[in-house]
Amino acid sequence: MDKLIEAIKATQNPSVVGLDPTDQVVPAALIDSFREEVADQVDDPAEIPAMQRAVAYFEFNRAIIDAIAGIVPAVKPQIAMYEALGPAGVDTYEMTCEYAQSQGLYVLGDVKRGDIGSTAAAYAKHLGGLAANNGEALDLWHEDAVTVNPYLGTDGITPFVDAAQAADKDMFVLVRTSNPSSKEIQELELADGTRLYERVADLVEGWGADTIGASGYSRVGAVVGATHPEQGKQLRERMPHTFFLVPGYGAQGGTAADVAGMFDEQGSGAIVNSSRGIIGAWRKNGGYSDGMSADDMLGLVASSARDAALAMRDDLEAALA
Ligand SMILES: O=c1ccn([C@@H]2O[C@H](COP(=O)(O)O)[C@@H](O)[C@H]2O)c(=O)[nH]1
Repeated sequence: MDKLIEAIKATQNPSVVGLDPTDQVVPAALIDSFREEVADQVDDPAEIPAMQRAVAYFEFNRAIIDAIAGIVPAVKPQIAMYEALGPAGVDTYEMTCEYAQSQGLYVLGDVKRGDIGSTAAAYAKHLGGLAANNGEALDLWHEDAVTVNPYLGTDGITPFVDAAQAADKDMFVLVRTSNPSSKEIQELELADGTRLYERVADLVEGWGADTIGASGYSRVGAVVGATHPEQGKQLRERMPHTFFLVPGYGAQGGTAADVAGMFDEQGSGAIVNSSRGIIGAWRKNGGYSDGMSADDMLGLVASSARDAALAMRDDLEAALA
């Protein structure tokens, strides 16, 4: 996690902007503005809706990345939003990751993978890349970290840890997720009174034990939702070498006060995500007006995202003071 922690120090901002483009947050008129351009390129007109979104989502992301680079350390593209568009969307995901890295941002790919060992080894190529003809690893996805589902246990995790170690990258394992139904499974009580998420937390500390860096944190981080402030605080003590990715701030109701206990005594140890709250902030600024050009719409999206990212930074800073 040392690279991420350095990036947080450089920006003085422990927050990550989620790049989750959907029809709810990307202006409809921006998507429409690419219709003619893509119509000339597709063989089958049925492909136009996916293609025009793939193009619009990339331009949307690029405008946001340009606006927030230098004030936030990281972005978290959510692959589901891109896969929803098929292969063109997956291209947009990869192009977004590559562009964000080129602008100096740490890229946390929210891919939530998990499977038996042999399949996990293939998923772990997200981090480790593919052996190229010259013997070097080809970085296909341009991610600095990915999210991983621990449900399959150690053999589903080890390939990611090995790939992260070899490629100097990181991973974040789901421990206590932010969604309302998460307690159905994660709070189940085990025979010794431990909750299931606490058992997963102990496993995560163990999985990272051989990868602790100069910062004192391992390459194996944990996802802990902002919507569980008390449990998050207890997990901070239980997992002294595990860096937290904290989603659920903003749109899901989590506040800066809720996440404060998930940081360590030095104000490190966690990074807080907001997706819709930042990339959809333009909707709160009056939206766009009829006849606005695509460039003006992107300008509105970008300046609103930047203002929202700065407000989030200040909100966290005040809560951590
Ligand atoms: O426990 C979890 C794990 C992942 N997420 C992801 O984070 C973002 C949150 O988006 P908001 O718009 O800020 O609510 C999204 O990509 C989720 O899939 C999470 O929310 N909770």
